[in-house]
Amino acid sequence: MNLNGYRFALRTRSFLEAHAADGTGMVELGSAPEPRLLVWHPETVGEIFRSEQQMVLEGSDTLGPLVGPHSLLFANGPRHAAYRKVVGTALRGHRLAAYHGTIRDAVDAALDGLVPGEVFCLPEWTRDLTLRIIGQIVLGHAGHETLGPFTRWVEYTLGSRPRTLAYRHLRVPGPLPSPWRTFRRRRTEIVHSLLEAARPATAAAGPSTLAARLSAGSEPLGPVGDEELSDQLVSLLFAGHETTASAIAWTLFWLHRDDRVRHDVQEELAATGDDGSAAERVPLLNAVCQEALRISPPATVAGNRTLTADRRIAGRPMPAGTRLTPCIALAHRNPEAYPHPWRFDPARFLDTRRSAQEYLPFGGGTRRCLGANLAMLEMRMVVAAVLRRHALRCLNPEAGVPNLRGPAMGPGPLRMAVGGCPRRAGTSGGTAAGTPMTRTEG
Ligand code: HEM
Repeated sequence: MNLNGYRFALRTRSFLEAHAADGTGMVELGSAPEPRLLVWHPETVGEIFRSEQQMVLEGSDTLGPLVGPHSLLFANGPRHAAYRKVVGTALRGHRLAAYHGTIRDAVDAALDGLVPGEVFCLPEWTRDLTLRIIGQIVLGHAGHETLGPFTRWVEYTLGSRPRTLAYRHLRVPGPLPSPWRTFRRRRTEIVHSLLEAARPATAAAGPSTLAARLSAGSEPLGPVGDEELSDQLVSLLFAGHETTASAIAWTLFWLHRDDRVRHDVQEELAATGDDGSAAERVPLLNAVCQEALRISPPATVAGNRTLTADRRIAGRPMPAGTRLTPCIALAHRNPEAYPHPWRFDPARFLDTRRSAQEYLPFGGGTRRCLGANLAMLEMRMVVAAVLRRHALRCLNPEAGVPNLRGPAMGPGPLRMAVGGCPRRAGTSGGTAAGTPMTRTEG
């Protein structure tokens, strides 16, 4: 790792801010013998996504120990392809309709719990909600006895930057107490309780849960042992709630800063009576979610790809072993693709299809997020339900700056006050659409 590599690892936000105007779209984070490049130039990102047969995905020091050595998030080759087939089929197309009821029930219950006058922490609320939804989809139930310890364990590991760094680097071997030992002990307990929770759900719920699909033993995956299964349960629960929670919190944050856009979305919802499940019936709400994912991408970077053979990328010769990391946050700040990139402007996504190399909140190529369609569905349905039911007022908008949680960026602890009827409330005191606003760090 070179100096840039250390800056990126330790001061990610200011590093990204400093490179936002760098037109080369590439910076070295490490040199020989371990070359590593952070890449955001659209053509180079596109080239990487198109060349993945000459790359393998690298594990991650931060997420690897959390999700386990067999995780589909870091699998390669035929095993990766098999996981994509089994999990991916359940998370796209008409099968997504099976989750509408799950999402609707979960958001209704969460909103029932908010009473006018109450103040709540938005990112915590969205994390709890999205974990319940993915708990239902993966395990067939969202019992607090299983998900409560899971969420506390993730919070213990990634809840603050110092804790993440401590768990990542202070791996004291042997019996001495350390964050690493605590982390390992808790992981063993969590994994045990997830397997216990998955077994009856698997038997009772038939092939409808992801746990059941994974343990069915059918091709192309074949039999999956307990250790491998538990890594997938942790991976899906983690990947399936953390980023979606940040995405929903960011969308609500931006909407509550922008009275005009919020009002227009409320008008759209009132006119259609829609719950947000069908993107084509709520084009503005869908564009709002897309723009929130652009301006505040929950995942700052896509996975690290390592070249398995020498090759030229962006006209430069690169040796085998070079690590290439597509940078989502910087790709989304490209002023040529997004004039005034710091401005929240959902109109950018109305009637415009963005290419996969300039808009990549879900990564791309053969590793593109398997839950992208589910995440967009959740975002629209949760935001629609919140806007219908409650007028929210943000008490500390200054907390709307990116906060690192592992490799993900969620907003800080935004406190929201629950108001009365949403259609009458002019709540936020925020900026109008299209006017410059406080620069939110990327
Ligand atoms: C707004 C919410 C989400 C965002 C921003 C997001 C983002 C990402 C990103 C950037 C990647 C890496 C892609 C790459 O390296 O090219 C990824 C992978 C993945 N995500 Fe998501 N994700 C979200 C929600 C979900 C949900 C709801 C699930 C449901 C289970 C999910 C499951 C996965 C899986 C399984 C992978 C690994 C794919 C592979 O390696 O083949 N994600 N996600």
